[in-house]
Amino acid sequence: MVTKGMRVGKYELGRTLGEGNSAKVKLATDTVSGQSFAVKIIDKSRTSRLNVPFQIKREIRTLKVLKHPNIVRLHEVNVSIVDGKTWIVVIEFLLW
Ligand SMILES: Nc1ncnc2c1ncn2[C@@H]1O[C@H](COP(=O)(O)OP(=O)(O)OP(=O)(O)O)[C@@H](O)[C@H]1O
Repeated sequence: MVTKGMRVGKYELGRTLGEGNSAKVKLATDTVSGQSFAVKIIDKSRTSRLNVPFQIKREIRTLKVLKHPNIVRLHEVNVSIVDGKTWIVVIEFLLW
């Protein structure tokens, strides 16, 4: 389970920013640079039912090519980190 205050690699997880069908999005601080990011946490057990791996790959592919001030930038993709059933995708944190 992913909880507040938990360290995932160089990221320290903070509060939950939002939740979608396939992912929970948490605020995270890069403990090396001090920068804030949104970290998308994907539960593998929720993904197999919905063919989400395909959707995630498509989202990553799309975010990699899109560069626009109104679209969040993909910062890093980091998979299979927590307890073998959670995937993590780190995307640039957007304030709104
Ligand atoms: N970069 C971000 N910065 C701040 N909050 C974000 C960011 N990305 C997502 N969120 C929050 O998390 C919520 C869920 O994100 P998102 O809709 O991308 O999840 P998802 O599960 O991948 O989507 P879907 O429901 O379409 O499958 C958003 O509605 C928003 O509140």
